[in-house]
Amino acid sequence: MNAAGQPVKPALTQIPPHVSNLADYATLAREHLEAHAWAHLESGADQGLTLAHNRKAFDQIRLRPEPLADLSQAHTRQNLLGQPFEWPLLLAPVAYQRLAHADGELATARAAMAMRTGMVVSTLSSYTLEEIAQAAHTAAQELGRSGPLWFQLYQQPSREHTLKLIRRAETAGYQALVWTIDAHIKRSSYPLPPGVEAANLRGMPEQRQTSDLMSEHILLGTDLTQSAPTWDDLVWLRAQTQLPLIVKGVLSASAAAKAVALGADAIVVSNHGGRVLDGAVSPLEVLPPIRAAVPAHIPLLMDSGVRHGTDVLKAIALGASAVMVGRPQMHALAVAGMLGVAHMLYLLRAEFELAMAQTGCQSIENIEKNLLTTYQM
Ligand SMILES: Cc1cc2nc3c(=O)[nH]c(=O)nc-3n(C[C@H](O)[C@H](O)[C@H](O)COP(=O)(O)O)c2cc1C
Repeated sequence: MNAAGQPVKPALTQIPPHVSNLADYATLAREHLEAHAWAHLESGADQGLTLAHNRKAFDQIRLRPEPLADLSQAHTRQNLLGQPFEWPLLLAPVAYQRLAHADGELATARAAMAMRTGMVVSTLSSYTLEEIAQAAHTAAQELGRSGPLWFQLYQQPSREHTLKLIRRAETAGYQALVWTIDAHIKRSSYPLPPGVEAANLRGMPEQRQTSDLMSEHILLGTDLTQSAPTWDDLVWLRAQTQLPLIVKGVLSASAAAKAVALGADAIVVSNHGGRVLDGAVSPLEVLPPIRAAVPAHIPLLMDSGVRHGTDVLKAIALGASAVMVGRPQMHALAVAGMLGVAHMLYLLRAEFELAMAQTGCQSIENIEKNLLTTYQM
């Protein structure tokens, strides 16, 4: 049953003509997802303050239009970490995509390649990282189009198993590692339905997720805190791989500077879509101090709340090199599988190009803070 108490609708094979933005996908997705999966996807931590604040941070910024600019050579391309980006967007790592569609991450990867968009594959993907890389590779060959493919790493209970994941990602051809540091310790109580599992972790010891009423300790003093990543782990990780290492889940200038000093090649400024610490700052409001604290050649990615082309523009104006979207890919996947994700990316890119043109930006480098008239965070 879906959240409206109706049978879950199957994925569409054609996009209804009225679907014209990401909000339309979110509205439709509610009918195409099982009620628990919908609640899990949409939820924020606790009261949802941070979830709501992520949107408010974007909405309170106004843009200054700039007609009469020469747009004849305008484009959205750039290089980040030595990799070509057709436009400044990636699909954020989102776990268990088979919750949304039987083809899960395979469909998302094909759509990302078709739309020349970066994709970050989660450690907790419901197909293996090898299967997803293969799907992306085949689609790229067939279509003659591709985008960067990165692997998101969750630290495992033992370094041996973490290293196994790194080696598998390297062998499968992933072009960067995104190490997520903000989600080991969070409330989580979503039991996966049958048929959906962490495919990469088959045969590996399971991470304990919950505290236990009968134990002497709740959180502090248990292995939940003892296995959480630390700065020492960053030093260790840096020494294990030649792949670009990106630290995801940073919200302070001091942590960003420290991560770079310890060898991070890029940072993702993120509050995990408001799913971890309720009351946390929004990534958008801390972008400027983080940009100021790390060297100019270090890319800053950001996510949490990006839903419109103008959001992409605002984030870049405040110091992001590129942005990521999380939930919208699951909405589009649930509504129409690969076609839905490709169309969602098309809509977002069209909005972004429109926003660039209307603010007179010929390239990503032209997107600067002076486009924002009511910036006062
Ligand atoms: C259902 C769901 C699963 C997620 N799984 C992961 C994950 O496996 N690894 C990770 O680093 N982030 C994960 N995230 C966080 C996203 O990568 C991203 O930071 C967040 O969704 C961005 O916010 P948005 O959904 O508002 O775009 C997940 C988010 C959602 C909604």
